[in-house]
Amino acid sequence: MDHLREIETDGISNPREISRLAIDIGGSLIKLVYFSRDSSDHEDPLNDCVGVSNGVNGRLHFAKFETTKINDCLKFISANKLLLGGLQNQENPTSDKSFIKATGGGAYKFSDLFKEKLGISLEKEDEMECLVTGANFLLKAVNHEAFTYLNGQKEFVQIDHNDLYPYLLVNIGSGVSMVKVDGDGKFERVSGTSVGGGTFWGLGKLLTKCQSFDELLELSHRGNNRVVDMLVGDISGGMDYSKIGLSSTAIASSFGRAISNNNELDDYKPEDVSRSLLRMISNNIGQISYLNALRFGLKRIFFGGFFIRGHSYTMETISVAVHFWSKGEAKAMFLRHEGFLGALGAFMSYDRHSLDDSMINQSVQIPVDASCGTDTNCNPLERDLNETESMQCRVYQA
Ligand SMILES: Nc1ncnc2c1ncn2[C@@H]1O[C@H](COP(=O)(O)OP(=O)(O)OP(=O)(O)O)[C@@H](O)[C@H]1O
Ligand SMILES: CC(C)(CO)[C@@H](O)C(=O)NCCC(=O)O
Repeated sequence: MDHLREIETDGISNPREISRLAIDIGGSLIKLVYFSRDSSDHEDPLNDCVGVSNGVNGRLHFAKFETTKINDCLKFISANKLLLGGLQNQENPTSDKSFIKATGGGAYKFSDLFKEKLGISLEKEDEMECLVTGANFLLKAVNHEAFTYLNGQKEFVQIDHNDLYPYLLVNIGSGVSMVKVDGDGKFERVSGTSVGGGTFWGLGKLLTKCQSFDELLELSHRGNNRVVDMLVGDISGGMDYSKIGLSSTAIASSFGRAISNNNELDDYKPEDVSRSLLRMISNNIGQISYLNALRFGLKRIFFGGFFIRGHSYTMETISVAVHFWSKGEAKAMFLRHEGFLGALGAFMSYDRHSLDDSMINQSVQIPVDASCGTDTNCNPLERDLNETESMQCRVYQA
């Protein structure tokens, strides 16, 4: 299905209203962040030229595509005229139009394709730096960005700007990067693991024959991992291993039950397999994150990346792992714009400090819908927050 044929344009039909597109091309997903100027701003002659001290009001929009469908992304950029008009044109009509800020490995891999299809160069920005810039920006500028998730309860965390650093940023994309963040632009990638979102999606696809990531996640809701996982109690005949801190219901061996009989894959329900896989990967990431936090004495771990997808079981598993291993000392926190850290960082690299932190406030609106398009079964209000949101902001140009 060409799901981009009739994309809603959210009223953004005038190219003058769009400017500043940045892109993060990852192993699994492409993320776009772009700014659209409020139409009311046009009537204000003071705001009609860029560079005025009070900047330009507008909204930041978020969209994503599967990397394997990069042509849809190119069509989306072209159909919505994301490369035209707005701030860049007025300030510097020739040069700004010919490049966009880009990060992620795909910024290198697909550079020629963007040049060939859109006539545009990708100006590469460092991937880890973009992740950190995006995370710092969100944590400082956006209310209700970070939250904890334990026992089915989401609790927003008030971030004290003066007490944000140091923290561990764990970005769960296709693979996982763990970055110790000490300040704006001060960071070190301290660890990573190849067992990440790509592993869940790839292995899950092979094991369950699911056709989409959402289908695999949906399956996990209904599954029971105990059918597949070997519990401590399975080994010990129901006894706790209390001396070493393991209850009888703790997982002793993920997927370990599959060895105990002659079952084939077809004998297991895809939902049980999906749940076990999701738990195994989330738990493992939670544990490695905790160990790295311990290495550097960090108490706060922020998790980003699109693997999370605001999914309760994923967040609960990661939180429990961090809580369990740190004996309650370290805290797992999640971000509402989890998957857009890198793209936001690239966006901000046009002109550092171009977004006024204090001016950000959020209001939900029906989005420019990149992921649903003409799919009439798709209710935008049921999708996760980061796809149904754009945020009010003010952009400054140096
Ligand atoms: N609609 C989707 N299609 C495919 N994967 C999805 C989808 N939604 C969430 N995911 C999950 O998100 C992961 C990708 O997350 P993200 O976009 O943050 O990383 P990436 O930039 O593609 O990866 P990397 O940084 O490692 O190159 C996928 O591997 C998968 O687990
Ligand atoms: C290779 C990147 C950085 C690309 O985003 C990411 O997929 C990753 O961090 N992978 C984990 C690699 C490792 O540290 O083992």
